[in-house]
Amino acid sequence: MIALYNTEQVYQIEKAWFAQGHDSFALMQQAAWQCVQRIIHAVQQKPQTKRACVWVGHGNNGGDGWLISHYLQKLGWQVTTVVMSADSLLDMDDMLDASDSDAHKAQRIARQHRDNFHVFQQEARDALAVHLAADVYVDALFGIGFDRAPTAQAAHTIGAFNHYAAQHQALKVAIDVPSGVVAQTGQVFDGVAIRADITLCLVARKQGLHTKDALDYIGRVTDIPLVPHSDSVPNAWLLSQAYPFAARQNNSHKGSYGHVLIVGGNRIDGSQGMGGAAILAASSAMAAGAGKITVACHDAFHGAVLTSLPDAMTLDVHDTQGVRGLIQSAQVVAIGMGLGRDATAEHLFQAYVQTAMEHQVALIIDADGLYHLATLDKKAPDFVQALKAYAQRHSVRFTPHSGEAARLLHTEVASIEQNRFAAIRKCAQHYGGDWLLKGAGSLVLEEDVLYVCAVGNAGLASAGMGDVLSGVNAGLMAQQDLDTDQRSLRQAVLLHGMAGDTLTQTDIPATWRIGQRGLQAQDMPAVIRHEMTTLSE
Ligand SMILES: NC(=O)C1=CN([C@@H]2O[C@H](COP(=O)(O)OP(=O)(O)OC[C@H]3O[C@@H](n4cnc5c(N)ncnc54)[C@H](OP(=O)(O)O)[C@@H]3O)[C@@H](O)[C@H]2O)[C@@H](O)CC1
Ligand SMILES: Nc1ncnc2c1ncn2[C@@H]1O[C@H](COP(=O)(O)OP(=O)(O)O)[C@@H](O)[C@H]1O
Ligand SMILES: [K+]
Repeated sequence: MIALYNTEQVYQIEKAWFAQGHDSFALMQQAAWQCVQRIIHAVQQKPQTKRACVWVGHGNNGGDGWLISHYLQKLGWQVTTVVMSADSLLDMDDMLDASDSDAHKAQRIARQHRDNFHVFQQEARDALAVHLAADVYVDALFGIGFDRAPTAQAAHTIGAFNHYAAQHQALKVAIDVPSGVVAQTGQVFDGVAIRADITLCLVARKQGLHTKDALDYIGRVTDIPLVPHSDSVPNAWLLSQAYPFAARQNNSHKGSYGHVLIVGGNRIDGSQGMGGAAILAASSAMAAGAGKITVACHDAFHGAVLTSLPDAMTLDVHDTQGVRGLIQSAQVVAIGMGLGRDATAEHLFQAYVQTAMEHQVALIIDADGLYHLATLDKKAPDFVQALKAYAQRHSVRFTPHSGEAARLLHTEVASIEQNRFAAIRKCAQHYGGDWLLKGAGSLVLEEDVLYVCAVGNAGLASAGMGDVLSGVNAGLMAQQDLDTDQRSLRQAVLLHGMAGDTLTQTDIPATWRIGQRGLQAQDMPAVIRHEMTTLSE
């Protein structure tokens, strides 16, 4: 698994390296030289490619850029350097000063040898355009220091980079981080960021590169580690490889693989209802290998459940005595998918979670279950505290998307989106248990370890996909013969994402191939089963 670091950790790694007596400017030179090697490697299919346009900012990322310009020129490339702001330009008549920053040293070296640069000005873009023909565009505007919405000047420069790179069909190489992407969180403001083909990530892999907006900007990420840091504890891990499943024991029966109770699929006040949510969860739990499934849903949907999933048993979700009785014999209760948000549903939620706790049954709380949990956090804090205490000793998984997480933390969605890494930690601190914060580059917090999911795609952005994931979670958790990793939340997230990827890849058997547009939750269970088989081979 690739280790992911937050910005402070990256600065700490660098600091520790300098504290051992290593020179910071030497590190910048190393960084730039290795970036140049990767750029040359990237264009080796087209040996005539020798024109670069390097865009530099005023921090150390810009320093990398000045040195990249210099080294490429020394190697015989034709290089134009575009400076974001005249403010960062040095007076070259001044002598080299011992207190010069690394970025200034870099600029001096580049300009001493060949003063071929242009200052970007929004109003004079057309005049600049004639100098910008190049095969490779290098983005050294901002690195990990970029931490807020861009200034107008930064936004214009980023926009111009993307515009001219597209016009010249240039390869776009981002140094460290595509400028405009906040390395800490993956956030991009109003779509203003460099759309890189390649990101050359310096020192350590930044956690924000693999989640949220960043996914549309990073292109292919290559690490340039520069500094040994295997002893520093990362903030998160990049999840991409699921655990293989062991074969079942011959001498086993359905009871060996657990009984899952799906509680959801309700219908309120004669509305059309949400029976599909429970059906999707149930069929996914079955596909993930659960031994037995019961669906506690509104009785109006029992016919539909049995038609689409004859393997399942049904029960009226409003039959509290019946459902509570079943909870006692189940291994896992997944509650909330289409449960509804009215007062009755809230009462059912609290009663069933309470029963699960009394009988030490594993829990998955999703969708409307999370809605009620947020309400109860204010209304019945003792219940929420009891759940938190229960989650310390038993398996409880909470699986919100950003909207649900915002409600649980009594805040706005925008504040979750600003820093999903912080949000998932806050959720776990407040409610206990293991957490999944869904969305592009989903975050998983399991046993206090943070993961970023590298599989899955925008095809999963359709109704019912979360219900499928709850089903997979329940199915895995129910199987007592599996080990902890095989039953884990991250395994469920991986299987779900891998199935989405398989369905949308072009190099797979036509039987499975669908495409991102039009991918449906009901397409998933069969492919989840296929992924599990493939993993086991
Ligand atoms: N020796 C080393 O340490 C090594 C470092 N290395 C390289 O250094 C990079 C980190 O450098 P860095 O810390 O100087 O930050 P960087 O990203 O260049 O820019 C910061 C500037 O941008 C500004 N700014 C921020 N947000 C903004 C916004 N929204 N809109 C507009 N402006 C904004 C910010 O302003 P301020 O916050 O100061 O007001 C500041 O002036 C790292 O990614 C790697 O490439 C490598 O060479 C390896 C060795
Ligand atoms: N753009 C995306 N890239 C990767 N995964 C996604 C994307 N959009 C949604 N997903 C995944 O699809 C699932 C959707 O779940 P959810 O929002 O709960 O849907 P629903 O409530 O309709 O069932 C989550 O696992 C989420 O991470
Ligand atoms: K950059």
